[in-house]
Amino acid sequence: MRIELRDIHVTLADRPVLTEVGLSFREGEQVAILGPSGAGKTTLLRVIVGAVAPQRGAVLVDGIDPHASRAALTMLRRSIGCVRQRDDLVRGVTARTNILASVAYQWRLRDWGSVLLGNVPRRYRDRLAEVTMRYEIAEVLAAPVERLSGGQRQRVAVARAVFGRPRLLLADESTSGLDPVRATRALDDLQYGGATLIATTHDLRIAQRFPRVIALRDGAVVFDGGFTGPADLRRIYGDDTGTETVA
Ligand SMILES: Nc1ncnc2c1ncn2[C@@H]1O[C@H](COP(=O)(O)OP(=O)(O)OP(=O)(O)O)[C@@H](O)[C@H]1O
Repeated sequence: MRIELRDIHVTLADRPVLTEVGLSFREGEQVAILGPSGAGKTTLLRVIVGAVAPQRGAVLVDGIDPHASRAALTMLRRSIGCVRQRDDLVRGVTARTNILASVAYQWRLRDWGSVLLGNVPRRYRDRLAEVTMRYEIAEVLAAPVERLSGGQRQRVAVARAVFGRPRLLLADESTSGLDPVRATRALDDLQYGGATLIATTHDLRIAQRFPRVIALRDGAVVFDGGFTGPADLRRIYGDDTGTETVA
């Protein structure tokens, strides 16, 4: 999915949160967003997904303004998968139902019945088998998500985000709290599949695995390019260098 952000300004509770943000993302591009806490990373994702409307500027996702109408927003969101730091899986239902529910907008009446009875509608069986294998979640599919470990929940959250083959994946600190091996694995899972991927992170090892890194500071873009390592840090974090990052 192509994304154009032109001269975006966002003010929340009378405070400027994003200022003059102009960025474009190509179809299939994979980009990490770095920056100190409060820099505006999550807000940037929320602007793209149509959850925060900028006071100034233009947002175009595949040529469509997500803020133009409810219909435009609904259509775009069907092509977008999201993974958040604290997963928002629905407690009390199984991992399988959580994954299937990501495409509930496509369900027919009999699909609702089938899922409510704990079955998998026939037309989703192959895809479910595919993501189950890819994300190694076979043993947890039938379990209510509150019984899963953090790493298992993370894998289910990624499987849910990719299940409907979204063309855009937005990952908000989706690897924080995972051990390095699991974080790398979760990132591989997100990068696999060719969707445009925009991932916020505080972890430099994660950022270094992206060909393009954008850094925000106080709501403005202060870095956009290939990340080479510690030399770029001061520009991104200023005097905060090292306080929140993993060297
Ligand atoms: N709904 C809101 N109302 C008022 N202020 C908000 C709101 N959402 C975010 N902010 C403020 O906007 C600023 C940027 O927040 P944002 O969550 O985008 O930062 P971030 O870079 O993602 O931070 P972190 O790395 O800690 O998640 C912060 O100062 C935050 O307090």
